[in-house]
Amino acid sequence: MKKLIVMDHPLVKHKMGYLKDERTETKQFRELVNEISMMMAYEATKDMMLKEVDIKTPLQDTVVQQRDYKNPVIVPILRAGLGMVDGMLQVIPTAKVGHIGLYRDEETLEPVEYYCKLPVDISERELIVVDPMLATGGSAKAAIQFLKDRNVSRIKLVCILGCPEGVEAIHEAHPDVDVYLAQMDPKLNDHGYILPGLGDAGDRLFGTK
Ligand SMILES: O=P(O)(O)OC[C@H]1O[C@H](OP(=O)(O)OP(=O)(O)O)[C@H](O)[C@@H]1O
Ligand SMILES: O=c1cc[nH]c(=O)[nH]1
Ligand SMILES: [Mg+2]
Repeated sequence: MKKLIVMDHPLVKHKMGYLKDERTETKQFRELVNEISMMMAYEATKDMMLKEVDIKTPLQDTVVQQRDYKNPVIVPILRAGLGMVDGMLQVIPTAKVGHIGLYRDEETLEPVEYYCKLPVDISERELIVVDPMLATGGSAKAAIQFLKDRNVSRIKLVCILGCPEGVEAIHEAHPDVDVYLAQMDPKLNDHGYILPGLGDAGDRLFGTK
């Protein structure tokens, strides 16, 4: 319960340095988000359940291990979460993808929902919610509640950059959800932006500012 995993890999730290640098342009920013997401998918699937299966190699019978449950579902929180989907799919290519559209109201910082499309049998699968930023935690908290209201019980949250306030908000509201971060920054500013941070992840991914 209340699990936080912050990645401790030199390649992730190296890539985070470039991701945060204001000189990094859209193309490279996207590539970095993709690469970091691949590494996070590897970390977030380490506890995946396996079952033993009998097969024949060209030489003899043997027992191999295969995944025990239905394919997981990757759930990006639009827009910025979209940037993490391809990297996750490179590691879990058979995963399904469900979308939740939320944006953070700039005045109130409260999440506003505008889109949702999920696999029909979502309650039978493990869900990996992805969003590059965990700031106040309001967006991820709302997305997770939205999924729990649809009878989903196995949820992980995978964000690239987080801060203590965001982690605390998720741990308090959803203690059963393991939180994975590539990196933790020290704090939020008065406008709910992570410091030092990387700015607005959606704008940097899509070149909208
Ligand atoms: O933890 P919070 O305080 O809720 O902030 C984090 C949210 O803010 C960003 O999305 P944004 O609202 O900018 O929407 P966008 O992805 O469309 O840019 C980010 O991608 C998260 O979803
Ligand atoms: O620092 C932040 C906080 C919320 N959303 C972002 O994109 N960046
Ligand atoms: Mg944004």
